[in-house]
Amino acid sequence: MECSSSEELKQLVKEAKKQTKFGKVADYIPALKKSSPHDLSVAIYYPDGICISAGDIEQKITLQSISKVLTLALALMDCGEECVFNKVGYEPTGDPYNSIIKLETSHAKPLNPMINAGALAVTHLIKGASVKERLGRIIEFIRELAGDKEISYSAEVAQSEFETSHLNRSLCYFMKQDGIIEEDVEDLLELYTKQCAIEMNCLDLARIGLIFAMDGRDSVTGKAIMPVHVARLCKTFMVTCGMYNASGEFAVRVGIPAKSGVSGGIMGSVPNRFGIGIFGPALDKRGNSIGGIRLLEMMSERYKLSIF
Ligand SMILES: NC(=O)CC[C@H](N)C(=O)O
Repeated sequence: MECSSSEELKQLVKEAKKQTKFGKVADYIPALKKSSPHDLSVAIYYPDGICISAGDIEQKITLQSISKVLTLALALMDCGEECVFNKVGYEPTGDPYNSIIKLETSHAKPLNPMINAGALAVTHLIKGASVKERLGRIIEFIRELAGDKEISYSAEVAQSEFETSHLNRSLCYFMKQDGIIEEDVEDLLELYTKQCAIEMNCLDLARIGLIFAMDGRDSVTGKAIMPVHVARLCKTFMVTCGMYNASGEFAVRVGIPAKSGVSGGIMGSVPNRFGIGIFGPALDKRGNSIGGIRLLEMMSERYKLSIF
């Protein structure tokens, strides 16, 4: 798929890049340390299949937390709303994405599917007879969303996270104690870390953003990839919890459904208009791409993107 470079986007990227010196690449997953902090790229994908971009949009990034929205959609299709919300709640937490505090203090289900505990509980629900089969189903679904049959996961990043996932292991054991997770913790962590390590470029990310923007429909082929209510539910969580504990400020300053990941990716969905894929690995204190957020602020102002 061709994505033509846009002068206007290039200017915005140049301006937003000034922020990258105030950010830091994630290092708690050792393999992510290799990214270059000053990279910043963006692709915008329109319903008629036209795509515009700025920066190196061919570069591959791992989805990390962006995968949480996609497994939520698949789990909703696999087992329905009642089954999913039996395991996770609907509410923002105000805590960092990897926080354990509310699991310990309330012994209840995780507050929402966009924090690590909630995403682990959702991944637990993905159907399949083995980790391999469940991962295969997640990857197939993501390939369909992105319209890219080549999508796979980075074994290096997955292994690097699996070996150092002490906190995520703790979240799982708390949830196993409380009956939220019933499978073997190592199996669940293997599936989750591989899901987080699924790789794609900004263009794929923008296309997936577009599918959500169009209520689950592939606007080029006309095919419904997920039911409207599933797309709507995912977009709502993107607005309320998609940028971790910075979601409120992001809603005020940008005002679109979006989901970020610690690799520096951001997927945005502007309802009925376009999908956005951003890659900028330098992160702010809450774990969001610092250049990416600045870029989205400028884009929102210039193109009147806020849904509010
Ligand atoms: N915020 C993120 O992108 C976190 C994802 C990462 N794989 C983790 O579980 O820690």
